[in-house]
Amino acid sequence: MTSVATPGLENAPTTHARLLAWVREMAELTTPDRVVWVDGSDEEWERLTQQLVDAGTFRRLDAKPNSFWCASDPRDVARVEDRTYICSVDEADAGPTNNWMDPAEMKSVMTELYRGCMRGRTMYVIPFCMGPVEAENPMFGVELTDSEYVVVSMRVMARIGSYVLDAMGEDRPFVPAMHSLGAPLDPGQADVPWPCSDTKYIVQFPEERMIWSYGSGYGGNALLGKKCYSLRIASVMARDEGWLAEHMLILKLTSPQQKVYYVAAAFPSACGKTNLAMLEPTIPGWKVETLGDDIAWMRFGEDGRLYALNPEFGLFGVAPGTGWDTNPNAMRTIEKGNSVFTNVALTDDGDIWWEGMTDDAPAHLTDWKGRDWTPESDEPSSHPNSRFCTPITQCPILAPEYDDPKGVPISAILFGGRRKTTIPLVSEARDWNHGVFMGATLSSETTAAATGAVGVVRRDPFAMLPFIGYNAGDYFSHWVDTGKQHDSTKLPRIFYVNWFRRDEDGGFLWPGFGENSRVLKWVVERLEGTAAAVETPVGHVPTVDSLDVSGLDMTPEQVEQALAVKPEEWREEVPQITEWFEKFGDKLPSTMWDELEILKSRLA
Ligand SMILES: Nc1nc2c(ncn2[C@@H]2O[C@H](COP(=O)(O)OP(=O)(O)OP(=O)(O)O)[C@@H](O)[C@H]2O)c(=O)[nH]1
Ligand SMILES: O=C([O-])CC(=O)C(=O)O
Ligand SMILES: [Mn+2]
Repeated sequence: MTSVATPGLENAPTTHARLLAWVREMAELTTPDRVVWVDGSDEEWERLTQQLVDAGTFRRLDAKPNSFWCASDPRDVARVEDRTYICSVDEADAGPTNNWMDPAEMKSVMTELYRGCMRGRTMYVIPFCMGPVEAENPMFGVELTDSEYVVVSMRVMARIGSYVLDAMGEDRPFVPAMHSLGAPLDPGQADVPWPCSDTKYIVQFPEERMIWSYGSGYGGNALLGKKCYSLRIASVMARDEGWLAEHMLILKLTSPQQKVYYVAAAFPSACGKTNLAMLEPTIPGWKVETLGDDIAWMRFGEDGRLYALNPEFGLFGVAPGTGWDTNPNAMRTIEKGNSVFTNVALTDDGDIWWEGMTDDAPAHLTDWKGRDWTPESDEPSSHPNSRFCTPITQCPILAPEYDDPKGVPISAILFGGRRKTTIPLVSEARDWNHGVFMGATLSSETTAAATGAVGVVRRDPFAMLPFIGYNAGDYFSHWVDTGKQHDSTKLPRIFYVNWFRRDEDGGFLWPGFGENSRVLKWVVERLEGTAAAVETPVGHVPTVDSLDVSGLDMTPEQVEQALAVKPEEWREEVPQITEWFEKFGDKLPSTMWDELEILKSRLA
């Protein structure tokens, strides 16, 4: 241990004893050149973004105010699920869907990785709060990081800085979230634009409510308030305290009669949450406003209804496919600037571009790997998991109640995935337990949001497969119990949607995007008791007449295909669901086996 004081370690702007002790311990372990307490100010943003420009990590955009282009190391572009661990004390608590290592063993492995890992760099202390600081029990965290990119991105994605640190007082609880790129610099050693390590660990210690991340600078691995805290750690808190932490968007829907409904929806990564959250309805009189696009924390109110809150403060959205035709509100949000664009292409006039932004590609671009690109190039200009990082307050359709600590009462929950076959455009669960079954058996094709093969169908329960911080069987029980413990007439109704079904030629059967408002309309009419449905083996599906397809360029046969429940396709699902459920042994709530029996008998 060095006797020379690390600059910034003394005279910290807080008297929070546990925080001070932890920062000191981690600084002594990782030996940064200095410690900087992040205040969240504009001056700090200016300084850090300029530093990133000078380091060659950022390019300042000419065409958008206060915005930056950034390219990562091509080996560090997505969440690394195979390097993500739930280190519960008991292995059984991590369950069959998570990687596990004994917490003491993991700590000793990572302590050796962390030893000296910030040499030549700055350790930033980022006080943050997930959800409003004004909440009754504000959900504090503190991230330590040696990445300026992380500091800048956290300022967009979460509430951070001095006012959060002040609100933490001298003893409020917080989640310690430790992050390092794992790329120390020796004296005189030149830095690279995107430092990271080949060794990566994304680790949650659920009992301690603590996060340790190493080796990656990519959003979902490094912005620890997001998936690590707000889903993996928060799901454990939610289990213990009787609430729900979910991978869900939150939207406000106003009908032509000016009735307001709040809807939450869980789709796996890169399966349409941001798009639905910002939807521009194509049917007259309907209005959508945004509350959240990725994460919902849901607690029961005194009136017995389930209230949802978005703990985040920014959007970390999939860039490709986001365009004026598909998601104009996202385009309007980023036009205002104050954004970081990672792994997209750069235009010759200092703007950004990606596949799907406009119908025609520019004649020349610099691609995400820094190479010349033309429409004739073999590879796409942007990585399929390239992202925009933008303040949610810039969203032109942000609902005014987005930061109400109380949240908004949810009327309907949608589950959905990306399936070429089998899953109809929309179906409604018969009751809560059937809805839990839909969530527990949710399946989707894998996407570029995680490393590994793309397009492989896998079970992604509640769109939470990579994010449940404990045994998924216990998580299903938590959902079943939630239904049992609350007034069933006040619970949200549950629906299952699929925007991604294909026809024989491989084209999408349903136009999607703004046209999804037609499905939301049917959902509301179900809540109101006015829309007709046919009962199928998998739930209530719209009659061809009850779904508003007026003005849509679809034949009645195409609508029928989109809504079809084909018993032969579902019979193929049954053994897959059986195999999936068997993984959980006696942790699987028996109601799930009951639901599977109901499905089987209805298919027979
Ligand atoms: N065909 C079709 N594609 C869609 C639809 N909605 C979204 N997409 C595409 O799916 C991709 C991912 O959409 P997002 O809305 O960013 O997905 P997300 O669930 O927010 O993703 P994460 O941020 O990874 O959690 C984009 O390329 C979209 O253009 C739809 O209704 N139909
Ligand atoms: O976490 C991330 O990196 C981005 C995201 O929203 C997801 O993958 O679901
Ligand atoms: Mn997500």
